[in-house]
Amino acid sequence: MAFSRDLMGGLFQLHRDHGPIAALRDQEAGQMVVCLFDPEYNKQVLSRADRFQARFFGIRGPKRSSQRRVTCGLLAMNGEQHKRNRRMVKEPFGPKAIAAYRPTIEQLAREESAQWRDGEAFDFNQAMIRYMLRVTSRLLFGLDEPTLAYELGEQIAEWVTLNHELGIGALVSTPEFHAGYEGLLEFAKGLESNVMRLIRRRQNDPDPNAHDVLSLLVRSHDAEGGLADEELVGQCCVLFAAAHMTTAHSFSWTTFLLAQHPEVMQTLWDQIHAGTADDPHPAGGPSLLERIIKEAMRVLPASAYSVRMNIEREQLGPLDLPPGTPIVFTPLVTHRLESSFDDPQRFTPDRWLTINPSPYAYHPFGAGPRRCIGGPLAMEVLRTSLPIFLRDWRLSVVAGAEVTAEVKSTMLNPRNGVPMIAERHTTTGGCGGFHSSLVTGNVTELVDLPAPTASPRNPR
Ligand code: HEM
Repeated sequence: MAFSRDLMGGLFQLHRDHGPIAALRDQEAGQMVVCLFDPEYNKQVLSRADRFQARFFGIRGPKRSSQRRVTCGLLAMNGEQHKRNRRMVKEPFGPKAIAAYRPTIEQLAREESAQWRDGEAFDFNQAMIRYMLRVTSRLLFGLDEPTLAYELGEQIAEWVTLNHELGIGALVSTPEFHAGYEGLLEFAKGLESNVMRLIRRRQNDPDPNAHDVLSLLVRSHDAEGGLADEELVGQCCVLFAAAHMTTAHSFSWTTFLLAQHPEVMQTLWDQIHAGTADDPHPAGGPSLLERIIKEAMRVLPASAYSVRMNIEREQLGPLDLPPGTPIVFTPLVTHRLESSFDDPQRFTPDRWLTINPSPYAYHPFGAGPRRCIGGPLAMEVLRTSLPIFLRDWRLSVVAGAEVTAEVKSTMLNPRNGVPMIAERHTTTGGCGGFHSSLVTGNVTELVDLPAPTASPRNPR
């Protein structure tokens, strides 16, 4: 019970008490749950999608229900169906498609930062949730029809929230579950019919030049034909759900860590002004911006854990696993192993100049054949937007703010948001006037933050 109330604390505790692999027994369900913390165990499980299947964390709903169809996306598939769908969904996330999204991302980032008010405190996490709603809707459903895309995006975001409110993660469901279940099934009917309407428009009036994700999926064919309607609906909804909040939280954690490390922020700001910040692969290793994003995803990974289930009896280290055992892997703990990362609680972007950990030791986007298909897109959104946000605005954390990370559903979420102040830069070049602030909350236990460089003050 204590574990389900505080998943993050529970995972850290299990690792402290038991080391690289631990088993929990759920007394009520009589089931064992296994937690992996070590890169070698991660590799044994994540590299073998044929033996360890994904376990979808959302609510599937009854067979033949709308809820079942809107969840019929990659995350919920296994075996041959997963392999084929993964091939069919690949194109919108390839380098060519991603390059084409860039002007839209730039435009939306400029629109977002134009909404900020000089000197006002605001919840940066809420701002990023709003921003990612717009970005995800546009890229997924309509580079050409923004209003329609936003309406659909809002509906999917609400559906995702309903799923989360029912308390569903891969491991924990709350007693309130049944109360909201019928409402969710009803909501899914409306959602399915709206997504289907947009799919029909793309099918009946195809625009060969349209390159939003949905248009690419509708055009996608292999020897067996195209994706079935049910697969198209499910892919759209699940892609949206997988992209929206994970990227919003990644923005929030990255910006929080940057704001609390003024020297890193200053160097990045200098590069932004010199126009050299967003080249991902300059000579001499990853750019500072790339290193910052990677390091933020190491220290505070937006995806806190995922689950696999073994099809047959398996031996994992000392444990004999009956078929169907839930197996948890978690970057939250694995990213903090001293065997892989020196001084793991410190935010040190420059470590990425000299380290190259295995994909099973550093896995913010998962690893193996089910690695996040949208990872390169998420990186592009972060890498394109951050310089636009930071060029004109000095972002600092509100002094005295409580910043608390909690695992909600499967994500690492800032429970009370990330209170920040945006101030317009009035200086050109030279000193950006950055300072870190005194913060409270459990984030101070998760990261060794440098001492504040500004005395507490109230927002203007
Ligand atoms: C910073 C943002 C993101 C993070 C941290 C993230 C994290 C992850 C992780 C950890 C997995 C693996 C889950 C597992 O193995 O069980 C995953 C899978 C997936 N992600 Fe992401 N993701 C992000 C953004 C996106 C975006 C932008 C999209 C699409 C637009 C996306 C779509 C998917 C899909 C479809 C899968 C399932 C892949 C499969 O099962 O084959 N994600 N993501």
